[in-house]
Amino acid sequence: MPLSRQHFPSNFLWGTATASFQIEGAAHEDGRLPSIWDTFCAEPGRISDGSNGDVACDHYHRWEQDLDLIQSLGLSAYRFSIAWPRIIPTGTGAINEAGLDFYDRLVDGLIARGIQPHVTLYHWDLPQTLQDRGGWENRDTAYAFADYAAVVAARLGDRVKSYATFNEPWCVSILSNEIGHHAPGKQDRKAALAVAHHLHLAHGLALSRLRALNLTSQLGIVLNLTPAYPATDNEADRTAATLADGKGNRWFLDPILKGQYPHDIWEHYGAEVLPNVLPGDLELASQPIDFLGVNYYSRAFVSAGGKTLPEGTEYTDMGWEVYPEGLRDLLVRLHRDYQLPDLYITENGAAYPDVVSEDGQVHDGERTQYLQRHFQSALDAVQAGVPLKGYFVWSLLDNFEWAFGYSKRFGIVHVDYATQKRTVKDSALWLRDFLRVPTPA
Ligand SMILES: N=[N+]=NCCCCNC(=O)[C@@H]1[C@H]2[C@H](O)[C@@H](O)[C@H](O)[C@@H](CO)[C@@H]12
Repeated sequence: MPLSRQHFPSNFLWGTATASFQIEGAAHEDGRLPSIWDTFCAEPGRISDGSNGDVACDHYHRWEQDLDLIQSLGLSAYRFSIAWPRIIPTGTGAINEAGLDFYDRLVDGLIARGIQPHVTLYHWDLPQTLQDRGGWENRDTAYAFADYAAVVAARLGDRVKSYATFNEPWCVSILSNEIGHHAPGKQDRKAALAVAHHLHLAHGLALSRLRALNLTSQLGIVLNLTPAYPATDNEADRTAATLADGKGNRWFLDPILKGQYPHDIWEHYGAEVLPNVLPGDLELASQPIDFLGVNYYSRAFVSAGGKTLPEGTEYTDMGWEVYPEGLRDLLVRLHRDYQLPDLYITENGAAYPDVVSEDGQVHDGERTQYLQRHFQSALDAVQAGVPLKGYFVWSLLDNFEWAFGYSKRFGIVHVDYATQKRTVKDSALWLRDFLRVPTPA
């Protein structure tokens, strides 16, 4: 029997996900002030197609149509992020009621359509005014985040099924401040590790504030995790893979789930770049969470000697290897190595060079294959006893793909940016059929 929703637990949650800066547009509307991504987009050469988030998918004005799309596909959950620059536009201080009103309407619109709202409080759009004061390198920003989180949760309350504090601390710290591909585009390891620590602190501070509201919502965090595989069994490759796993995964998992930084990586980094960890920080960061969101895209194939993947390896349009087995391996490893809360796959999906065909459809067969294979891997993990409770497809819409602008399409719904026309892709039609469980006779 082909893979069916019925192979999964009956209460397994199926959803889709987006993020504020990537879809909303309306960058200068209703009181929103610039984020670090507005600034980053304005710096020549930072975005491959020279684009920005001023319009994006115009979701700020088309949100009702987009929620109808989610409902039409039979998805029961929607993960989206709140733009801090709409809520407290200068980062601290005055609250912008119009910003809260937008998300209030959005949450009610989801509930009216029988779709569970799942909120990410921070998906990279830091108010620029805070960056002007050091951004996440400045410990004060962690406290500003907790204030912002409390304002959002006080308004949206437990209409929201889950609140994730952060999306992908690795991207916010390392990709953005050591590698430099994302805003603010620094290349400074000490800065990156200070950012990572302040995100861990901010997560803890916000958790305490949200817990105090006695919400029924689940509270957690979303980490992008990339399982590292040594190219060969030799010592150099295995050591390199352990280092990659430590820097990419355990540096973020361990503070949150174990209340400590991994000792091997702490030693590897060395005193000059290590963060200033104050007493109590890691106790705050490792408070119990109700769920861990895992964003999985691919594995890391690690070779100390420059060995590459074999001919015939499949890649997505991002150049990421298609490796569904890595999802199962990752989840089984998490289950083995950590005391886990409920797990959700909060992002999984693929970019392909989609076009609208003569027949007006988008025949994205590769994406359907990608999703089918990763659903199967998720099921393998469930059957291995992993407490996996749901899966969110990245992404509902083609959208602003950060440093790649609009040149990469991750949506299960195609967006024609010239007209804002949405076209449901074949992969979404497949997903709709996958979710349509025949009612028992
Ligand atoms: N060097 N290098 N890097 C590899 C970086 C992998 C981590 N990137 C992600 O996980 C991002 C996540 C994000 O939440 C979403 O906003 C993005 O649109 C998707 C697609 O890109 C994924």
